[in-house]
Amino acid sequence: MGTGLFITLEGIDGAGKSSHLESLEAWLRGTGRTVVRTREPGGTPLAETLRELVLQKPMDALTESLLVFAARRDHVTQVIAPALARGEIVLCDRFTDATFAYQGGGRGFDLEVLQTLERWVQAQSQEATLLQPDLSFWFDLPPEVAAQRLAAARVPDRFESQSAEFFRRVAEGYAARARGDAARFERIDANQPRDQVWVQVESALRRRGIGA
Ligand SMILES: Nc1ncnc2c1ncn2[C@@H]1O[C@H](COP(=O)(O)OP(=O)(O)OP(=O)(O)O)[C@@H](O)[C@H]1O
Ligand SMILES: Cc1cn([C@H]2C[C@H](O)[C@@H](COP(=O)(O)O)O2)c(=O)[nH]c1=O
Repeated sequence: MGTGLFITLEGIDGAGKSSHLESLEAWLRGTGRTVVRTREPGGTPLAETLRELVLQKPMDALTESLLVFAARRDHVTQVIAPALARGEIVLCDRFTDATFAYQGGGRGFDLEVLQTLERWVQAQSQEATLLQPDLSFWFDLPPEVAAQRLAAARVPDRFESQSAEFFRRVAEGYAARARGDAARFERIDANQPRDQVWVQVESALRRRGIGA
């Protein structure tokens, strides 16, 4: 792998990730780096097709997990790894933390199976290491506030229409991932006005020497 930088945005539905993606992309481009902005599930034609299925069709938790990891495999091999090898910044709306939070936390699916799939999909050739983000922003917002924001915003998909209890489990899934890899995560208090949320994102970037 080259000297690229892999940045992900995570959080429950409605936490405000997408609202900050554009500013974040522009800020990173302003540092003179090439930025590949992408998302999961998705990011390639095949993965976008799988995304439609995952977001719209009823299925059990194992099927859901296999589909998001299948989409991820295509995304990693076609887009993420090549961009990082070219030394670019990959800015991705969700990655594997979302699988542990939604399928593991929300659906209650077996975390050991998810870890196995993670190893299969993110193993880097001839290396023992797994491809992981360098930096993950976790937009942390109480589920009831996220639900209010979403109710005013759009027609819900399969995940967005889940119960408050489901999103509490997803949020706990994110908290567990953040505890397990504290150096990678930046927790953002998303229960703030947009400009205050952005201030937290920008100061985390500067603190980590990105764009300094
Ligand atoms: N800080 C904020 N204060 C109030 N409303 C906000 C804030 N940030 C975003 N919103 C609004 O909340 C809604 C959800 O935001 P957004 O789509 O960015 O969330 P998201 O995390 O990307 O959700 P999803 O993962 O479901 O796509 C939008 O209507 C957006 O305008
Ligand atoms: C990567 C990933 C995503 N999900 C869920 C989380 C969201 O509800 C949707 C994606 O929608 P967004 O508006 O683009 O955030 O998919 C999931 O359940 N598992 C995953 O691995």
